[in-house]
Amino acid sequence: MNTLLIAGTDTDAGKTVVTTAIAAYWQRYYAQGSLALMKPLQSGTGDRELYQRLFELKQSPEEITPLYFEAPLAPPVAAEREGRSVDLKELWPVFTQLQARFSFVLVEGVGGLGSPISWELTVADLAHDWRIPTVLVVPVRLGAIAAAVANVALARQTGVPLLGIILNCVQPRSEAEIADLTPIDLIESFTQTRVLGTIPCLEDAHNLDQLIHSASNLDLEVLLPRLPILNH
Ligand SMILES: Nc1ncnc2c1ncn2[C@@H]1O[C@H](COP(=O)(O)OP(=O)(O)OP(=O)(O)O)[C@@H](O)[C@H]1O
Ligand SMILES: C[C@H](N)[C@H](N)CCCCCC(=O)O
Ligand SMILES: [Mg+2]
Repeated sequence: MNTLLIAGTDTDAGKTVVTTAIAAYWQRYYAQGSLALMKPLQSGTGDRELYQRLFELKQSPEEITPLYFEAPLAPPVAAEREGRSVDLKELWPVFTQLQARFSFVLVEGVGGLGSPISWELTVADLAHDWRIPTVLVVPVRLGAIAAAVANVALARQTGVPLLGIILNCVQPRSEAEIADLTPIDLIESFTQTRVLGTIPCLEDAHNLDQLIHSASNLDLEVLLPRLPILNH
């Protein structure tokens, strides 16, 4: 496996934080330049621009984000605003070329697993069609349990290869609050899916050292391709 999809229960779940945390960890401990980041569809500025600021990626902007729309809306709606339509056929060749060129391709989803990427398909359909091992980012807040249960149910119904759940602390909270809002045993038993770790609330979510440190809270054996660590 050299590909991982970072999906979420919703927009603002923390997919970019998790993506950049895993990417920063990889860049620190594995061969530089062997990583590709992809946000197949982006609506509104933010994610591609942050990837380019944090990492020296060996990819053109179109290889990071083949389908880019200005309006911060669901992609088919954003595309329509520009008099365009979403041509999903553009994505697959870019994705497969990245897989061939790089040791690890991290793909960030759009919105939640159920968010539309066209008038017909959702992010979950993309994960299934591309057979991408997927993790689900669940923000730590009241309602997280229901969000996890609903998104895992969709993943199962669609045939998404789901590796596990990552809890993401989007605001400062004590350990006790985190345990109350996102009880791991309960989430695992309702979803029959492993929780692979919790990303703490970061003081600066754009700081590489903090991102690397946060990634070490995750079960990286499950998330990263099995390649030798180069930098100690
Ligand atoms: N663990 C965290 N610590 C601090 N801030 C966080 C954390 N997780 C998320 N945030 C902040 O919350 C906001 C939303 O997070 P993020 O951009 O990662 O969401 P997303 O799921 O990628 O959203 P989108 O659907 O737009 O791609 C950002 O401002 C981010 O910096
Ligand atoms: C603008 C936002 N940050 C994302 N780029 C797009 C999220 C689309 C979500 C659509 C939905 O599920 O209702
Ligand atoms: Mg994002």
